[in-house]
Amino acid sequence: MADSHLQAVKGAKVLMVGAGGIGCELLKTLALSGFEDIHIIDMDTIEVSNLNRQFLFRQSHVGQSKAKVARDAVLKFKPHINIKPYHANVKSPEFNVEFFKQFSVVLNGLDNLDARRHVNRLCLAAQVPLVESGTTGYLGQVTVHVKGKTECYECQPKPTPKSYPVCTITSTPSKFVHCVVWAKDLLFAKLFGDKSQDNDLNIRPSDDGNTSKNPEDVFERSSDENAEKYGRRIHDHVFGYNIELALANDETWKNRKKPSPIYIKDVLPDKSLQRNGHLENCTSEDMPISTMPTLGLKNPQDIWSLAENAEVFLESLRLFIEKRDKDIGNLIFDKDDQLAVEFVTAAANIRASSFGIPMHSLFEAKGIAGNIVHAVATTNAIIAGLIVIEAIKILQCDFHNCRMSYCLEHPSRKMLLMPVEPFEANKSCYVCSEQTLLLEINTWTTKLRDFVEKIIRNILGMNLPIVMHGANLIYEDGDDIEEDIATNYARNLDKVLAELPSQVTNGTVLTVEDLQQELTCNINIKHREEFDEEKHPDGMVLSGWSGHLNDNKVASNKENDISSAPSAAADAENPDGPDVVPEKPHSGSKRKISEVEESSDNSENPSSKPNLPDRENPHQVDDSNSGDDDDVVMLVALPEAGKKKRVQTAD
Ligand SMILES: Nc1ncnc2c1ncn2[C@@H]1O[C@H](COP(=O)(O)OP(=O)(O)OP(=O)(O)O)[C@@H](O)[C@H]1O
Ligand SMILES: [Zn+2]
Repeated sequence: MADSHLQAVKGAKVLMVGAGGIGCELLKTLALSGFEDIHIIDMDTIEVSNLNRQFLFRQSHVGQSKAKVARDAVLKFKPHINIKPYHANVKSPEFNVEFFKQFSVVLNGLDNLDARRHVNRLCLAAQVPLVESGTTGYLGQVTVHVKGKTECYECQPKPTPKSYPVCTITSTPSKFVHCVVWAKDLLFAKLFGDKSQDNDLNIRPSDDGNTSKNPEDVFERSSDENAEKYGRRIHDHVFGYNIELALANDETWKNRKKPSPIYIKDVLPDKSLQRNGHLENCTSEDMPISTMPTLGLKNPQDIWSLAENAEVFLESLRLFIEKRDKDIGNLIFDKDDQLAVEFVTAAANIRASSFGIPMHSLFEAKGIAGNIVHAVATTNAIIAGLIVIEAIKILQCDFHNCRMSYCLEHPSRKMLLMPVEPFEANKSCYVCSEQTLLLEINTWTTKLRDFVEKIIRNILGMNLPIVMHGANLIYEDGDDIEEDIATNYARNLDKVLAELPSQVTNGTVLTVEDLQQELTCNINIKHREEFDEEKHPDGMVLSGWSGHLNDNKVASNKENDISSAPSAAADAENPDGPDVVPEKPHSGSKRKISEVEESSDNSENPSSKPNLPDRENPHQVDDSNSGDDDDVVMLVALPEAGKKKRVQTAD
């Protein structure tokens, strides 16, 4: 290492946020590159599932703080450096601007959008450069954000989640993923989720001429119906009767292969379930409730036969009713819920079989339903290396040579690692530029609570907000607020905007501030009476910036969640979020592309972004081998069937 590198590295004090897949690699690389003062924030404890790639952790560490164990592991081979761990959420108030100011550079190894946005704001306020990163399987990226020199992390819109037309899911699936979405977001939600939610599995009376039953009751279990009888009825209803109904519509099948109805009597001719396993020997208190041992199904990578799927379907339904009765009515699909995964796999496979789509194993179905892209340790290692390279350039004030780097799955222009010059800041970014936002809202019907939750927290990503109308404080969040003031704010939350003590009406300019993030923004209020219910179900439209497009609907998902996150863990998920109308991103601003572009054979459009993965979404890389939409799916909008409307999916 050159002397100047060594000097820069030795004198630096760095903050790492996240000690997971990328973070473990990063800490090791920092230590081996000569960094001597490293602080680590991670709020998590170690789980067994981390051990395959978070190599600083061992079985004996399960349950302990990631930050602390990572420190101890690295001190074993670099005993004389300073590593300070914080087992805490980076959003806690102790990590304020003053705290951030002590660092020369901040390095993110996070897995969700919410935390990434928060760190971005603190870095801007503290004027500390940020190196941001993410990986998804073989894909990864490292971006550099330096106030006044490059764009900030929030300058560019985040990708809109993938979507499928509702009718593809409800009526004309052509891929296994469509069947998984149907099983998870329609059938599972109908049987086990919140009954008050809209669901396209409802059969409208006009479709339902053959039965005297109220169609709303089809999924209700009558008191004289045991779990197995109920399961058989539901099976025949959704895989038999509903398919026959659909077949009656000739138009639909003119240019499509017709599905075949599947009835349980044809698949499982003898009435009783074949239980091949030995339940007594296979289950214990701490084992998850599962159909597989009972049915003698051992390998999650096997593809079950149609009969086995029918058995799993009936048995999982029975186990939910008999063993998890209390959960029914509140369940949301969770990829870590074994019984839920078994039910969804079986239902998706039976539907797939009906539509002539190849069936899949539980392992594969779980990956699709749970939005899982399996982490690749090598990608994390490459990304960590690139983070350190960029950090060293920053520390040497060699900003000119800083690059955003993309790690591709297949060579593009013979390169697997693609460098791109950082972009300039987006002048309409409300986070790093002063940009007044416009909010169209019905001030006579919308409560302050909805404004605070849906706009300020979910869309603007503020953590401890204050809302002001001129000099009047309307709302404030924080622990140290006096009781009578807090009561007053609580009262305000339940008032509609126009009836607040300081009325918010057409033309009002509200100032919203987050003291922790040191971020202020002005919002111009425009009263609007009518909203298109389908387009803007929340009755709010925010415009004037090019930030996160519906990021609330992006399912985040661990380290692969480059953008988001939705999850994410279901972090910033907000199925009720209002709509955001982005401005044309970066209008007028110059976007640079690297020298790589010049030598490429695709130089006809030098002013646009090179054909790279979207910086937030490496799935979008120019990769002829990548599947189109077979990865990730989540249905959040369930409009009336029949109408063509996009079903949101997560990426
Ligand atoms: N707000 C936050 N404050 C502190 N640490 C955070 C915050 N959000 C996420 N992290 C940490 O970022 C790390 C991201 O690591 P990674 O993507 O490998 O996820 P993981 O949770 O370890 O893996 P998996 O999701 O696959 O189990 C995690 O260790 C997580 O605890
Ligand atoms: Zn910005």
